[in-house]
Amino acid sequence: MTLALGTIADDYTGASDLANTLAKNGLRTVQTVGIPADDLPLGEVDAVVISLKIRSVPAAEAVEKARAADRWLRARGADHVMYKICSTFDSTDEGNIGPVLDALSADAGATAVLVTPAFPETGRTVYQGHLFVGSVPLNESPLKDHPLNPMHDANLVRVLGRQTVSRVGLVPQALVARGADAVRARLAELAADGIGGVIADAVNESDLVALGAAALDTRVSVGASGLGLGLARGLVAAGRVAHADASASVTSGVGGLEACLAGSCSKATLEQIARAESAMPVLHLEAEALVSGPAEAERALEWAASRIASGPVLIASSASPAEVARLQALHGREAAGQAIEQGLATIAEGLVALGVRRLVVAGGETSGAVVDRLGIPAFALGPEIAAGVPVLRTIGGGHGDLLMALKSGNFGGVDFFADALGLMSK
Ligand SMILES: Nc1ncnc2c1ncn2[C@@H]1O[C@H](COP(=O)(O)OP(=O)(O)O)[C@@H](O)[C@H]1O
Ligand SMILES: O=C(O)[C@@H](O)C(=O)COP(=O)(O)O
Repeated sequence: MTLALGTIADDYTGASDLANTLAKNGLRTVQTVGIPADDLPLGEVDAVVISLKIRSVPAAEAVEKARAADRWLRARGADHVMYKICSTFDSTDEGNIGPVLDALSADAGATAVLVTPAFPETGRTVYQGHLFVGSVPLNESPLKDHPLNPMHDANLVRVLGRQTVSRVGLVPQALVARGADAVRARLAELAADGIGGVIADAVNESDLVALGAAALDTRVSVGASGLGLGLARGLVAAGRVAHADASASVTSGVGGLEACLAGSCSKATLEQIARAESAMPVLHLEAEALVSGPAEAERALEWAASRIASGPVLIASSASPAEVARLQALHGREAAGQAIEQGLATIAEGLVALGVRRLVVAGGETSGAVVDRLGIPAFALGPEIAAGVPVLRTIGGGHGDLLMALKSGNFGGVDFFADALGLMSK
């Protein structure tokens, strides 16, 4: 395997979002969970997305895991490695975007690393270094209430500056609009000035195409799916890969029962759960009980066992910002989050034991816990359910083939759960 592009994602939903974008834009793509074993059959691919679960772990751990993934990708021919972060720049002042950027650029001998979380298809745009979510700045968006990394500053030059040892620059949209050569020239100037990370504005697809083409001349970039689009288009345009069409056969022949799990507390997920109430039985978990011991997960599995043969069910821990804050005050932010993730992972394991083969999971950290517990090593890409969310089919693992969707909290239309199951044909 010789890779045209290597990518490392800081969570598993983000990885499937990026893999979806790369596949949609012509790259044969596979998503692995961590660094794959040598004997895992990944097939001939142009791009590998290595999913890590490092968005909310201590910076030193994130750096170590990202560097190991980077070494694996470069040993397989990847000249350029993109670090996939959230399109809402989810991170804290301690990291992990800055520390990983510093480490990957040091390893690659890179300077002036291009950074953009823009993903206009989902309403994420960057202008004058400020990130907008739809029509509002990041700090006025629902991300101000995120359970793990509430975002209170939309100025990404400032946010990244607090996380990195290097100085941070900006490539404004007026310059990006002049095209890839203008961006290349600006990056060279910033590199000569000793700038380490460069926030790049992008408000539309042509900006991303220019940024992607310019980034391909460098060794490292940092961004969300929008940058992935630019990189994929750049590789195809340069003739470095042949444009491939995504396989239509990924979803066929899996069969089995269907279920949905939600640990995301985002506004979009809360609306999707409310809508699902009219389409399938929904169990709202007692979050405090889930944190306190195994009984709540057992109750959920008994509830599911008595209903699931008749059709899909949805089990959710998701709660409003006020309820989340109450639980966190009792147990601490990280402890509460991790305990709930593990409770949901236990439920996922039980659902698969009941015969579930089509499983939709809402929430990035939640998806990471579920995928890890199920021991899934990699995914092939299926059709897109909503912007940033594909159907995935497991490669390897001990459960036979499963179809899954890993939904980033903020993504998907209001009918997301029904839409996802609708695309997971028997
Ligand atoms: N009722 C709840 N109270 C507190 N935290 C919760 C609750 N339900 C879920 N969580 C936690 O909130 C976090 C949601 O993060 P994540 O799964 O990444 O969703 P998103 O994709 O929306 O960011 C997880 O750590 C999850 O365990
Ligand atoms: O880039 C994005 O917005 C997503 O791919 C993503 O990473 C979202 O994070 P979660 O909502 O935590 O899954």
